[in-house]
Amino acid sequence: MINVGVLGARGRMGATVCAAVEAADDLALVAAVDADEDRSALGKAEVVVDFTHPGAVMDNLRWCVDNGLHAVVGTTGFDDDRLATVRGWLAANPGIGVLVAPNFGIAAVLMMRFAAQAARFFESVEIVELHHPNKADAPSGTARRTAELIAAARREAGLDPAGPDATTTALDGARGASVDGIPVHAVRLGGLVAHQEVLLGGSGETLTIRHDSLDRVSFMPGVLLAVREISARPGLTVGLDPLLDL
Ligand SMILES: NC(=O)C1=CN([C@@H]2O[C@H](COP(=O)(O)OP(=O)(O)OC[C@H]3O[C@@H](n4cnc5c(N)ncnc54)[C@H](O)[C@@H]3O)[C@@H](O)[C@H]2O)C=CC1
Ligand SMILES: O=C(O)C1=N[C@H](C(=O)O)C[C@H](O)C1
Repeated sequence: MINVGVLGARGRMGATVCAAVEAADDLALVAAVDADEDRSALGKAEVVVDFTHPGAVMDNLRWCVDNGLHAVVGTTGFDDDRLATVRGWLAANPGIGVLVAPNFGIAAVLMMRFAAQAARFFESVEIVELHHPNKADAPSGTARRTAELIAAARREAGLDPAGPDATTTALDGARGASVDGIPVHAVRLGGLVAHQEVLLGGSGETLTIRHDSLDRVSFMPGVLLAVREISARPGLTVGLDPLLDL
């Protein structure tokens, strides 16, 4: 039995994680903590899951590492600087495992992998991410990570990450944001959960790779896999890919 604590327990994701942990025979929910509540209840946990806010997650994570707790983090906002900071904390606390994943959906992980594989075969690539209007940040963590993977694959193939573009922008934002040279467009629309299209275009043909999370339960197999494996993975793991043997 693994004792699990959840941070952000009353949020959309946190509540779904609490239900998934309670439904699993090999996991016990020992603490469910939200904003302005005492984190000390998490001391009974072996693994803490964080789905809070980009502005709160670093303080939470520091607290977990300092208290010898493994952490599975879905909260967005992790750039290279933040990841380096977490690596520093973990170097001083060997034996503790932290997994940070921008997306726990298995299909989303595959979408990112397929997009990176396809990226070197097309002259143009753009990303459109579409989410519910209560989302905290833009662009999504998934879109950022996808753009980074695509840009790395294109650089390795000797291609300019940015495709050809003769457009003069008359209005700021009309061509989206640039992440590592890849245009990323963010849509916020009632009725949506979490969706992304990677558009690739070349000589007389296009390829669209689309992923849809239609319900937050889509993230739960990935979260529970990480909870079960994190104690055997000291140090920092980024993304779910290593746990899926991709
Ligand atoms: N990696 C993944 O697969 C996914 C990541 N996310 C990310 O998870 C985060 C949360 O998303 P939602 O659940 O939709 O947001 P939400 O706003 O519904 O829930 C966040 C919860 O965290 C609580 N909170 C804020 N600060 C806190 C603190 N310091 N300690 C404890 N609780 C705190 C809030 O009160 C709220 O209940 C976002 O960054 C989102 O992008 C969301 C879905 C999937
Ligand atoms: O806030 C969300 O909802 C989501 N956030 C993550 C992200 O920013 O990529 C994962 C998923 O897209 C849902």
